[in-house]
Amino acid sequence: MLKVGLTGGIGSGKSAVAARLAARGAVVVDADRLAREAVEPGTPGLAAVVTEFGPGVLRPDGSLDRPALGEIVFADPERLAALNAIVHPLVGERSRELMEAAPPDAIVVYDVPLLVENDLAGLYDLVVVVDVPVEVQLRRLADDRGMGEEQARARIAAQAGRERRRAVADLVIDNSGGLDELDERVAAVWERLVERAGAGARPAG
Ligand SMILES: CC(C)(COP(=O)(O)OP(=O)(O)OC[C@H]1O[C@@H](n2cnc3c(N)ncnc32)[C@H](O)[C@@H]1O)[C@@H](O)C(=O)NCCC(=O)NCCS
Ligand SMILES: Nc1ncnc2c1ncn2[C@@H]1O[C@H](COP(=O)(O)OP(=O)(O)OP(=O)(O)O)[C@@H](O)[C@H]1O
Repeated sequence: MLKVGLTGGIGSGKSAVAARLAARGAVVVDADRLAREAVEPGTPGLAAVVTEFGPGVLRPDGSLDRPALGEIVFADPERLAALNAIVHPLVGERSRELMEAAPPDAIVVYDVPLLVENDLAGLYDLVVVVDVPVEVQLRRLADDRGMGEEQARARIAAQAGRERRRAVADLVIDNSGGLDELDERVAAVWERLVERAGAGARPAG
């Protein structure tokens, strides 16, 4: 099995890259999705969030009011650290379970927004970083997700900068161009991953 960590800032294009790698045969594990599952109604994760942040972060139907919690935590590093302390161990646990369940010859791509921030590079055989300038992050978050500039900048400020991320990268995908360019870049990265998986599978000596 080849374990690939995929990371990048918010709106850099990690999901776009992960979808293209999945289409070529990678097994993709999405940490954002695991984080959402960890706080679904009825979970111990959601109960812990309510204990920490109060019932004001729940919608009338008992599910988490994600925009409301986002407003709180991205305005205050201490509150964000408290949320991370609840959610990140649950994501780590689930992620290890999925890693163990993957077929032995799989190329498993972990889409992990906070790989650098949480010092997780050592868990993977290879780290791929999706890189774009902050202005491109802001533009795509505004155009595609309707996220205001202030909100987007608060999240970017809660994440590592480009340099720190690039410092742990084995491969960097520049996603400042169009989607056609991204297709080509991901195809080239996939070839490298297949090569690397083949090399890893060869018996030593
Ligand atoms: C605060 C929450 C409820 C806001 O939910 P919302 O639906 O608006 O955002 P979503 O979860 O889809 O995240 C979107 C992006 O925000 C950024 N982001 C999310 N959490 C964090 C964080 N703790 N620190 C820095 N950036 C973050 C990431 O780039 C992520 O891809 C949610 O992000 C959350 O529970 N965060 C804590 C868990 C976490 O760290 N998840 C991300 C990786 S495991
Ligand atoms: N090369 C590109 N050209 C134009 N739009 C793009 C490109 N790459 C990604 N996008 C768009 O930008 C937005 C952000 O991309 P994506 O969701 O893949 O980022 P992400 O890194 O997964 O974000 P998050 O950290 O929030 O999970 C999406 O709407 C996506 O379709």
